[in-house]
Amino acid sequence: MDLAGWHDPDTMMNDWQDFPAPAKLNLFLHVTGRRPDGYHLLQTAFTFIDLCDTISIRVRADGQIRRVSELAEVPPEADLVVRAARLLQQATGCPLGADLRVDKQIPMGGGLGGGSSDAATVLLALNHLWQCGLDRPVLQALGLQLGADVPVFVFGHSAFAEGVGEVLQAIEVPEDWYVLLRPPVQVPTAEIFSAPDLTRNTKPIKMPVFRDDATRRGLSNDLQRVACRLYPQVATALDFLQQYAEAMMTGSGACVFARFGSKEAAEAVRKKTPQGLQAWVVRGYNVHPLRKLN
Ligand SMILES: C[C@@](CO)(OP(=O)(O)O)[C@H](O)COP(=O)(O)OP(=O)(O)OC[C@H]1O[C@@H](n2ccc(N)nc2=O)[C@H](O)[C@@H]1O
Ligand SMILES: Nc1ncnc2c1ncn2[C@@H]1O[C@H](COP(=O)(O)OP(=O)(O)O)[C@@H](O)[C@H]1O
Repeated sequence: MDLAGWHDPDTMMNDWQDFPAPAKLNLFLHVTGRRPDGYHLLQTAFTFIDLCDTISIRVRADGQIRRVSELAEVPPEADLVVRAARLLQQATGCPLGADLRVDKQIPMGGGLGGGSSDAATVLLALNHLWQCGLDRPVLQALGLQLGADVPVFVFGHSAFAEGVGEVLQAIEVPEDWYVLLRPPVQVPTAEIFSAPDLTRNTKPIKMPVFRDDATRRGLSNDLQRVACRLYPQVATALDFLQQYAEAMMTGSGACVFARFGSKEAAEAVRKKTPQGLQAWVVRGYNVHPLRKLN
């Protein structure tokens, strides 16, 4: 997918304007503790991939926020795009509104952060279109009210994350090719975090380096064992990929991924994917396509 030009405000002359919302991968995820409010303390690394939703936005003069596309599983009032727009309106007192259309490509409940990315893109795009003038750290804090994964998409760069995912430091990750598989199941994040057998005391590490296999040794996803127990389809997908490369689940699942040295090598494995698993070849990105928007 060609992301060039999507962040250039000068190209946005039409009534409807399109903004990309990329998915993320968690390159590892360690659970290091639990806060008194029940939220878990994490160490993780995020990078973006070129599997994107597209949010089309048309500014309204009457202050209404309307979702004009269908998303069968999510009523408009619960949709993170609507909630993000309302939150920005409340935070800034902006009298303008927006029509929001979402072209969903990122599977829901996949650990790819699609809903969070949609919310971040709406915050960034409306801050620009409504000329609210909020800076990135303020938008990140607003985003955190919508979900633990929203801040990194606003931050806009591959990141080492701590806290519940909101304490972010930019990192450089090789922009590798990945095979991404989606088992035929949606994994609810809250169910995985509340499992009694979840490991919650992984020793904190220093900021890792992502250069090659050697620098990634010891990095794993603590949520994976619980997800595989509750949803054996995740284990089946991992077993398939593991034949070809080191494979891992992203976030709380259900999607799993493995890194390849070239697009061709990734394509060769994707073609072997057994029936019942949706498969993509995707490329990693360090810089969010809306990084320059403000
Ligand atoms: C696990 C991660 C890793 O990137 O990604 P996903 O698998 O969701 O993509 C995130 O931490 C998920 O973030 P997000 O999807 O925004 O989660 P939220 O909506 O804030 O939380 C859903 C529920 O999961 C639990 N939760 C979430 C995050 C966290 N650090 N500790 C928790 O215990 C809480 O019970 C919360 O009510
Ligand atoms: N715009 C949206 N896109 C996707 N999911 C949304 C959206 N708004 C609300 N949701 C809700 O958020 C849940 C988590 O979605 P998502 O962020 O895509 O997955 P994950 O947290 O596993 O990465 C969905 O199951 C859905 O109920």
